[in-house]
Amino acid sequence: SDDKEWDPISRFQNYLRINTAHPKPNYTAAVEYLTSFAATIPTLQTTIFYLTTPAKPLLLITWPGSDPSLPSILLNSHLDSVPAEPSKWQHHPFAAHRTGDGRIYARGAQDDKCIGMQYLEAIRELKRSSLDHTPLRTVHISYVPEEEIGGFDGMMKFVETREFQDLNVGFMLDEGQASVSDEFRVFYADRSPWHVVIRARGAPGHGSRMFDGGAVENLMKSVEMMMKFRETSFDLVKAGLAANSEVISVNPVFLNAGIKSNDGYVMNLQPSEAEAGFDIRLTPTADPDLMRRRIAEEWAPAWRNMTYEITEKGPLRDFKGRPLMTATDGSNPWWAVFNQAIAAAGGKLAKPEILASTTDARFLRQLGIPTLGFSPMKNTPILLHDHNEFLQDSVYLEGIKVYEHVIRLLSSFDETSVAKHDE
Ligand code: MET
Ligand SMILES: [Zn+2]
Ligand SMILES: [Zn+2]
Repeated sequence: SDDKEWDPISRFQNYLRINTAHPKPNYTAAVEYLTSFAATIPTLQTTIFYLTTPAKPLLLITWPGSDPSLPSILLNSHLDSVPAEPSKWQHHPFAAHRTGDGRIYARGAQDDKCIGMQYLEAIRELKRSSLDHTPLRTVHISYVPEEEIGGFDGMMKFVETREFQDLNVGFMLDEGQASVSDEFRVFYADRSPWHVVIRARGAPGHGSRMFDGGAVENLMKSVEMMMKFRETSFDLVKAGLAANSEVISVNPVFLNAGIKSNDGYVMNLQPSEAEAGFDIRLTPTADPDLMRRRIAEEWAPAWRNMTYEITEKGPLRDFKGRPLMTATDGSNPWWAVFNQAIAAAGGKLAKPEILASTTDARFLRQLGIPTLGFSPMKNTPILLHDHNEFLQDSVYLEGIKVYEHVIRLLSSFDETSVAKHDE
């Protein structure tokens, strides 16, 4: 009927127009939209899980394989996105406006509604093409809520369910990040976030008085040390000795002090409390105990009248105590298959990296399931969580082609026969 429904770009734009930004993500509309698109593709099955409340659904779409006894493939994306400030965008973040030169502007265009739709478009193409691919392994696509706020009511809970275990996932693909070069990027690990708030108390007093141990002074001493630590990390990056994602990052996100009255801060009163919040990202091999000691002893010492709160957003080690990293060598047969698929798609792959940010992949790596982060966006500026996030239409369409190869090869991978050939 409506021609627009049959155009992958329009379908992508319509998904982007569903506002799933925090703090009020409309998950229900997104799940309805994806479910109705999946229903147009023969043999796809959909299941909705309510892990916490009806307002936070998790959608699973399944393409059954011919040998259900083999471990399955899971393609993951999250439904939610971070907030956007419309007044600071050139185009409204939920209008999904496409410019004359093909840029599609929207919150979620890169992170990560692109891959969520591309998975489905690729499967649709695989089923339409003359090859009429039938997967050997079952392919699952998961659309999870709450990733941007830690995944606790999303993927973290899902992997704990019986239903997840029954999926028998052998390999997962999750989101990656855009590449500014001609090579696709792939990620074998994430950094892990800690949200750290430090609070200082101190003697209050008249704004005119100089004295030791005021709350803001106490806080600033800590902030200086933390910024010094940040500089040490960043200097390594600037000197080209480490990638951004290979060092521990410490970034201030809020500072709070002062007593307010009706017309602003009371200026002649030094406050008795002050606080600061930091986004800290630990590399997969960082020592968390060392970090905890540093915070307790140097950055928020009780003797300087300070307290702190560390919110660890997820695991740092798997159940065998190992860092959460997926092998990118011969020990991981999926790595070779993934490489073959990128080559078959005519793509080049950059050296595998640690992701600077964090994804739900950590919950699968914690279970020992090999997981790669991958979003097929090359020659694209990295705009996740930024104003004016956009994706070029041609890049989006090429990504569908890439996933056709990736899904075809992963789902037909017959590990036992490969092992036999190797003997
Ligand atoms: C707070 S868990 C991580 C959420 C988000 N993906 C980030 O990297 O910031
Ligand atoms: Zn994301
Ligand atoms: Zn994000």
